[in-house]
Amino acid sequence: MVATVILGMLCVHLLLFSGMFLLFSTKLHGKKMGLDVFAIGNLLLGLAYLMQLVGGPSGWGVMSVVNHTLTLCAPVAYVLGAMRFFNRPVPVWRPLSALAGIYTAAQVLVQSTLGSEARYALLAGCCALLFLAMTVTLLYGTRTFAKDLRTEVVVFAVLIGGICALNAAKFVAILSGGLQALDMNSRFQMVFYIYMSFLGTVLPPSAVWLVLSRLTDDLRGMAARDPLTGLLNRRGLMDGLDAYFRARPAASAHLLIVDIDHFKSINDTWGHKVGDLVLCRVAEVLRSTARRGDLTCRLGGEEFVVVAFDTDSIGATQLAERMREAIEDRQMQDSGLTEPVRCTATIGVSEGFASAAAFDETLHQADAALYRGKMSGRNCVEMVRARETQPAASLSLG
Ligand SMILES: Nc1nc2c(ncn2[C@@H]2O[C@H](COP(=O)(O)OP(=O)(O)OP(=O)(O)O)[C@@H](O)[C@H]2O)c(=O)[nH]1
Repeated sequence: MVATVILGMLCVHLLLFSGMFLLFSTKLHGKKMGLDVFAIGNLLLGLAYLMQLVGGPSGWGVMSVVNHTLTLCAPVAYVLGAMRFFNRPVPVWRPLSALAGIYTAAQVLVQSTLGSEARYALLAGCCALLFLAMTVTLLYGTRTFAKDLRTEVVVFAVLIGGICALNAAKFVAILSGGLQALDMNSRFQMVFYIYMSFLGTVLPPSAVWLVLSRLTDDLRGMAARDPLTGLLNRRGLMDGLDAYFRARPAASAHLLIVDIDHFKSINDTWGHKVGDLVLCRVAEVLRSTARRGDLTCRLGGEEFVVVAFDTDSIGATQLAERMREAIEDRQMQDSGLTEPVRCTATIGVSEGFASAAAFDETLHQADAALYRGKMSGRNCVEMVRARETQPAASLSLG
């Protein structure tokens, strides 16, 4: 009786969470993070346990065969959902249907040659191996594809390792004690269903939590980046500066303001699509020329900012010169273009600054140097001059 109640509650949990996963996934347009596939896994397992509940004692029959097939397909659906969560775009229905077909045929074969015990042992053995593979993969993932979720993935691995151990024990119990081992009220089945019920309660909310934390990370990343070029936007740049100077209060940095020359005429001549391509290529040049750890940002329009750390004025000017040359040398080719497009840029370089709070003043200085570069013919690097480092008010008085 107790086992029946536990199994009933487990069914309700699995089916309710299946519906919830499905509802969540319909709200996540495009990137569903595997939630729709987790819904399928929960549905398959919920249905399998429901069949067990209404099907009565273990034995041979269509219901039992379907039950075993669903029981094996459910964890495979979870694996496919997890792969989608980790950005592997795997198919779902084809592998699941193939597995269902193959496993149903295998059951008929085993039943007709070795009998019911062997068929039940086959399910327990296959589940044990599958969960073992999942546990090992998750542990491997803590050092590779799931580095950012190490603690969560270790907890998942331990919990799944528990199901692996229980299925291995069930396999041994069936081989040594026959089908009596599967009696609903036996001590072993009680432990098995209590553990499954515990997992059915703990794992689905944990999966929702993982998806939500990924979503908030993604949203934070999107809020900090320019969607066209993938460079930081002004907000991302300020966050980066804050983090850098908080970690190294004694450090200083130089700011380069990079402005594409005659960008309006590129747009007018080639169209906005080519204009956007030029912005992306210039962004690539800045990203690849800057050092790892430097900040590259699109401030807006055709204006970019690079913040170079661990350097002096000479180093910052040399970096600006390398960027200017690389932009000038870069040919922008596109399928719709009859000839490659080229562009140049003018760069203003600030003096050193030592806090995020000094950003606006430093940008103002570098802008003054940039303006001088534009006035003197463009396609050049200009370092800020002493007069331009005066606060804006005294500059206008002078
Ligand atoms: N394609 C494209 N154009 C943009 C974008 N943002 C701003 N622009 C265009 O960039 C041009 C900037 O023109 P200006 O500010 O006159 O500068 P410029 O033509 O580069 O002239 P100088 O800076 O003096 O060399 C404008 O025509 C804007 O419409 C964008 O995201 N994509």
